[in-house]
Amino acid sequence: MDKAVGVVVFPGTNCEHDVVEALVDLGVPHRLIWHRETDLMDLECVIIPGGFAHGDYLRPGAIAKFSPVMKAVSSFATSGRSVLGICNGFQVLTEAKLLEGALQKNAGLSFICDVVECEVASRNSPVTSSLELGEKLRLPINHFEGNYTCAEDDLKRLLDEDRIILRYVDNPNGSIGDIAAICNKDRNIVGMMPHPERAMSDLLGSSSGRKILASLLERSAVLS
Ligand SMILES: NC(=O)CC[C@H](N)C(=O)O
Repeated sequence: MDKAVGVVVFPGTNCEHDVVEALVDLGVPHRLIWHRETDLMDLECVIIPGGFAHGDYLRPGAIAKFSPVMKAVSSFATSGRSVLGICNGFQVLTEAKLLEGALQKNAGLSFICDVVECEVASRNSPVTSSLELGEKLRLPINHFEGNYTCAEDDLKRLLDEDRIILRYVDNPNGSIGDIAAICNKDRNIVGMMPHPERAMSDLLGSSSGRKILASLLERSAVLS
């Protein structure tokens, strides 16, 4: 299959079909990747969707980081191709140390299921390169552990290197610096708590997520 996007599935992942629906909507070929797979090199882009990988046991992503696919995700990213972790995918990427920081329990200790406003804090990422700086986005969130935190020097580095990609306008979960999405130093690994795949159409509340995914897929040359 040509230029496909991989969607990683761990036991307990539950948003893979939302991502697949979004990719189908965008007309992009995809392949589901079981967490035991170790070769992703036929793909152009990898998405780690939301859910509860390995039941979130110990803490979200703590077991998923040992799944065989994660070594492959790391090599895939080293090859320069893009990786997007959405919600639980972001949690997995921080646990795997592919992104710094951690997602801790929401301030207020409740599960939040809502649509929130975010703004583009940097255009220098695969998911925001076709958006405007400061552009407001309406995106669904759906998490208990979405409160991003990191060491002070990591936060300084994120700021200095322009690696904060999205910020919450009205911080719903206590995330440091209102952070909703970050990228790595090479700018090809992105973690975001909001769910772009659930914001694909104005008719269903918002099409902000469509812009994010379209930007990612254009960058990965699977969408022109
Ligand atoms: N939507 C998701 O990916 C959810 C969940 C996540 N594991 C949490 O509750 O923090």
